[in-house]
Amino acid sequence: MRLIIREDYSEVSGYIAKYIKERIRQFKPTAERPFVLGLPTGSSPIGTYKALVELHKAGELSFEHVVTFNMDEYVGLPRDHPESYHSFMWKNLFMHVDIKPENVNILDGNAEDLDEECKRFEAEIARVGGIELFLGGIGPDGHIAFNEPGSSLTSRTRVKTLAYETIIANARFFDGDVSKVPKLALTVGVATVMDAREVCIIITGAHKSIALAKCIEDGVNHMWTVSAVQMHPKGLIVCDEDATLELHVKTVKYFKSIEHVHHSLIGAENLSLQGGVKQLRIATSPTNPKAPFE
Ligand SMILES: N[C@@H]1[C@@H](O)[C@H](O)[C@@H](COP(=O)(O)O)O[C@@H]1O
Repeated sequence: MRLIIREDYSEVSGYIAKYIKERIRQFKPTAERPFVLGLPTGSSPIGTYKALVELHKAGELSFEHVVTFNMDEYVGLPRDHPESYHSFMWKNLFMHVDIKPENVNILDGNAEDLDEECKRFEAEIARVGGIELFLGGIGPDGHIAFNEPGSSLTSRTRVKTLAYETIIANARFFDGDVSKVPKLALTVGVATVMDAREVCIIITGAHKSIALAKCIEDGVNHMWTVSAVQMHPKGLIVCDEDATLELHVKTVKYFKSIEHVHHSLIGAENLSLQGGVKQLRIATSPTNPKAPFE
């Protein structure tokens, strides 16, 4: 697993947007072989979506051959409700880029048969060949998508009852009124996320620092479902300084030094690190010219 630490939310957002852009560019997607991207909602990805829109407007990124799957959706909230995840995704990303509406996949929380809808979603992911990169956020209790504490780490897309903590956290989007927050959601499972060929998690803010520490320094645990990323062959967490508050200093220094050595190998020798890690100067190896962002 890699942990990338950036100063603040805005730097985290910029880093992830460039990372996604680079992945799509390297993949060279076509209509027959699209890039399949898993996406979250919440406040965590808004900055990333803004930066992706800017990259698109600058002509550096196209979504023409990108297929997306969203992580979750509330049950029973009208699709055009301002707080539905459908509305969120169109407002914050899709309407500003050249994605084809038929390439957008969002669970239907108003489907007649919710279990069938979840099965259909999993089948659709399989039909397009699986997800290349799953971007995710987490709740302060370490949940990924709506996989609340105690969710099976082998779970698949299904109907979930929301934890009271999540309902309270999400009340901010419903006039602060807990009674207006849907209590059920459709969500991809932990295994659905972990099946992606790459997983990238955004963790920002001091209120998520315990979850980050649990995810990185403790073992894989269903009470902190994001910790499943430890088992992923290509897991990446991008966090801000505030989110590192509960990590050991040694952990922070370790991951910063890894990133620095990596940048040295790819030639970015003058990269300055925050947090007082000593500058390491390692000659670029011409025999090991790793591509950026690998
Ligand atoms: N289902 C979503 C999650 O996918 C998201 O990660 C979480 C955190 O939201 P935020 O990014 O606003 O902190 O909120 C909800 O519970």
